[in-house]
Amino acid sequence: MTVLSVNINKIAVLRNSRGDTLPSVAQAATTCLGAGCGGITVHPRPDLRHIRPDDVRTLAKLLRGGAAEFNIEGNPFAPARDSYPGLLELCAEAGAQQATLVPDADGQITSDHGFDLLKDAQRLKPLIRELKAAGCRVSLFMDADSAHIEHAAEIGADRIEIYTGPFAHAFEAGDCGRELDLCAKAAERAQAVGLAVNAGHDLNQANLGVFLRTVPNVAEVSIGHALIGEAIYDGLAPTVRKYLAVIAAARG
Ligand SMILES: CC(=O)[C@@H](O)[C@H](O)COP(=O)(O)O
Ligand SMILES: NCC(=O)COP(=O)(O)O
Repeated sequence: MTVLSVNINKIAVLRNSRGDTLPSVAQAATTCLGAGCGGITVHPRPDLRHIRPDDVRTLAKLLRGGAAEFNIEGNPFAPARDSYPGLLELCAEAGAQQATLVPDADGQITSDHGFDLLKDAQRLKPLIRELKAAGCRVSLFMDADSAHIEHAAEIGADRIEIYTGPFAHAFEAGDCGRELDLCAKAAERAQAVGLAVNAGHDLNQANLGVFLRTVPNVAEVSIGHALIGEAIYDGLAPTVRKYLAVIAAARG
């Protein structure tokens, strides 16, 4: 069954808007876990716009020893600075079960592309080795139409995460056949070389079902922006349960 990992970045956006402690990311994570999700995802960015290093530490304590997965996403090349220790150090300190490496630049509004492994493979290889030595499973954020998906296995990654933004936009426009096909082929190519397949970005209750019915054996979806937005109307726990129902229904 596909694991639902809830991305709680947006809880931190709301909290940071007042510079105070509420809403609490820990309480949001506890609520999502109580509703049955299989993991919590955060994407700490060096500009500290939402999840901060201290949130990662708090969530690490909350999740340590439990059954749920802690997935930390981010740019492994972003240098450490006073306020941000760097992705690798954060993942190791938090005992993250999964590190999802994403090639985004400082200040980028959100992630909008996967790795170009022709360019980045050799830089990534030692970082993947280091993360795995720290006990993290490593997933690489990849475009569905990447010609280099198989390289992810060659440089030691365990999984890829298919960047689903283009699929979600095509779904919204009413014509997602080509993008779905690209995602399904990307998954098949990854699985053929032993990589497990995650997916994420702009997935929502409307588009998730067709995605999971079409793309084979998706191990995990990480969903944040839409889920937290929908929770404004329906409540966080009921919204998580609705996603779990979509995932269960997609199994047929
Ligand atoms: C890799 C990915 O698709 C998500 O982590 C997304 O980037 C969420 O990050 P933001 O919440 O900062 O947009
Ligand atoms: N890896 C994708 C993720 O964590 C959430 O992306 P989004 O649902 O906030 O677009």
